[in-house]
Amino acid sequence: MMESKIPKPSFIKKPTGMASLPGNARPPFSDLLNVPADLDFNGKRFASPELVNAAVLNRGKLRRSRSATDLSRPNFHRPKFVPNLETISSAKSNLNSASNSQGKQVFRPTNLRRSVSATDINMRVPSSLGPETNNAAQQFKRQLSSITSGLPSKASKTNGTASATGRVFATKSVTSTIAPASGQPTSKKPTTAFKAKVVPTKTASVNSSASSEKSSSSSGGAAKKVINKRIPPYDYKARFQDLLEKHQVLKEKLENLRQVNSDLESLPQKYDDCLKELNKLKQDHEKLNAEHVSVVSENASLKLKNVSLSTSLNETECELRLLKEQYNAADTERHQLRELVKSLQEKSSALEQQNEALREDNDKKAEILFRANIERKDLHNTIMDLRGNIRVFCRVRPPLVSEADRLESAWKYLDEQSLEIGATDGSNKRMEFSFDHVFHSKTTQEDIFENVAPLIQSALDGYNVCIFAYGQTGSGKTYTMDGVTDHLGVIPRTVDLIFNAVEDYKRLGWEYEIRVNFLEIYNEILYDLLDSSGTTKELEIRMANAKNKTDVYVSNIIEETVQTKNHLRQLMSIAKSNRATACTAGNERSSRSHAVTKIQLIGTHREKTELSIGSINLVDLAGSESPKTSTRMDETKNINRSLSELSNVILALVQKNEHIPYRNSKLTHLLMPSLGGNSKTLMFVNVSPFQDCFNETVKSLRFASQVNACKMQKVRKNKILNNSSIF
Ligand SMILES: Nc1ncnc2c1ncn2[C@@H]1O[C@H](COP(=O)(O)OP(=O)(O)OP(=O)(O)O)[C@@H](O)[C@H]1O
Repeated sequence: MMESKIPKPSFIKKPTGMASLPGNARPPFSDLLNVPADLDFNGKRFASPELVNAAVLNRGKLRRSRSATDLSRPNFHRPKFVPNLETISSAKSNLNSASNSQGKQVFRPTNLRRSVSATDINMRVPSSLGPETNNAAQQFKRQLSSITSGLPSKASKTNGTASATGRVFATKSVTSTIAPASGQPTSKKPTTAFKAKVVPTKTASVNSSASSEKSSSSSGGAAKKVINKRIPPYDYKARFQDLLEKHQVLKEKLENLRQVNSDLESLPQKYDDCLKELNKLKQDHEKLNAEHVSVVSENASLKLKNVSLSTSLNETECELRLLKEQYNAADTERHQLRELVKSLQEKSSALEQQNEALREDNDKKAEILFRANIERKDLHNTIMDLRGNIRVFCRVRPPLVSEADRLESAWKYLDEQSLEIGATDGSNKRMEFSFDHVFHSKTTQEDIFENVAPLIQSALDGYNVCIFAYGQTGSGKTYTMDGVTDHLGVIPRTVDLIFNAVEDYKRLGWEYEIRVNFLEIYNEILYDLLDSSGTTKELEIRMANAKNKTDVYVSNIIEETVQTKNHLRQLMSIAKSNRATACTAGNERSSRSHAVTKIQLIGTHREKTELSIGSINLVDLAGSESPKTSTRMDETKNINRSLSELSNVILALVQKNEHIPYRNSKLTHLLMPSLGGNSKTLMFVNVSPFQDCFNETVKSLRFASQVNACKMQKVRKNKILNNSSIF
């Protein structure tokens, strides 16, 4: 229970009791201040201590004054304006009402102190909450501080006799804000910024006058003036006026206290608000902390990433620098190349003009060359014609190592076209023969073919050419025509020459088709040497057309078109393996048949619409053999007869007989186009060097010599000029 204690002026002496007051006089203080009835004065006078003795001493005066002035007056009453004084509600009732308004939450200094101690924390209000919140927090802090400074100790609370443990006095700071007694409006409104001071009741009563005086002295100048002035006890008017002033002061104090009380009542709510705000701030703080941690973590990762990005950036910059340098170099090179291309284009256009001129020149020269080639062919064939349509080459083979003990004839090579053979058997026979060419025993295959090649050229020019080897068995016919591995004969060299010449003729606009067939005449029967099936096909020699009685062909024979020399050599190898051979007295592997290799050359010049058809018959005749030494008489007879028929045909041609007995043998019938008419014939007469072959050798040389003397008609060329129907 708190009780309001209104300080009294120290100079007022309280009457000893109600009976002491005169007549209808009433106790002025209780009425004025509405002092509660339970207020116990304990019979003590509450006057200023310094005036106690004086009051006692002047008591008589007071009585006298009273009796002399107011008390003697019959209408002595309290001034009529007294009832107008406003009663001051007791602090008790105010506080009770405050307590009731708060319900269960009773304001207690102890609670306040605990609250203060609990909340007396240097709350740091985040700047983000704004200056208003900060100001409010600072103000609340100041209030708590002022309250705690005025809280009574526990001891004083327990020692207090009154229900209220202490009283609250306004301090200087409060009184300084009180309006002056004159009732003029204060420049400052009493605020919540006050200091509460709670003192024990007893000590407070003792020092009440002093405190009151201090309070009065610290209040406005008017109040101080009122308090300090000496009012005679009898001057009730002045005293009353003074009381009124004090009443006013007290009233203001009460208002201040009410204001303070109101502020205090709002403190729990503010406290709760602050707690809520504090919790909210704590939550925000925790969130911010969490965010701070995550931000720090993120910052660390970002720093790492930044470092790696910086590294890669540096690398990229280096690479970019390098690429820029490369680009600059490439750009420079590009400029140089562009200049080069420009100059090359200029040169190219100049060259194109030159090329155009050269092309025209080449065309002219090609035309000239074509004409020149034709002229060359004509000249070539003229020479060949001058040499004779049937030319005879004589070749003497050397003795083999195994034949070293055999006696040789005496050979004397007079010049390139004549030789002399002498018997070495003591008969002293000597004979001289002339041919188109004589090849001694040391003549190489190359030298032989060098003299054959012009005939092959004639075949490419559209002539029929026949080359055959005639001679005794073992005289070297096969060696001359086929040769051996390291010494190729006429046929393989002819193949090489044909394909090389075909390539050269392509440049002149000629395209050649090469067809081949291989035929064997054994015992007057025709065999296809490319037929390895074993079945016997009947081959017959037939006339090619009715107009030209000399053109023949063999029915049912396999004719291959070859594109390469290797293909042709393959076919030659097959034909050679299918040819019949046997051992004779003069040769271990004697050819017992006539082998005819026919190569047909069909040349076309599309631009000039020319066609050239030539053929080459390469014949390796069977070796003639003496019946005395023959072991296969029928075979030998057939061979010798066919060779004899060949001699008869050639001699008939030489003698220019009307009838040429071509059909007397398969061989002469087959070689009819090559022996007579439109053909160029080359006959090798091969002879053995030995004495025991002397007679057969002389026989062959005589026959060859007769052939060499044969002069045939001029050869016609198988060419068709400007025959567009062929193409
Ligand atoms: N000019 C030569 N140089 C070296 N050796 C040769 C020469 N001529 C032939 N010969 C060799 O003489 C042997 C007989 O030759 P080749 O077989 O060619 O005779 P041929 O006349 O074909 O016999 P045939 O008529 O019986 O078939 C062979 O071993 C051959 O190698």
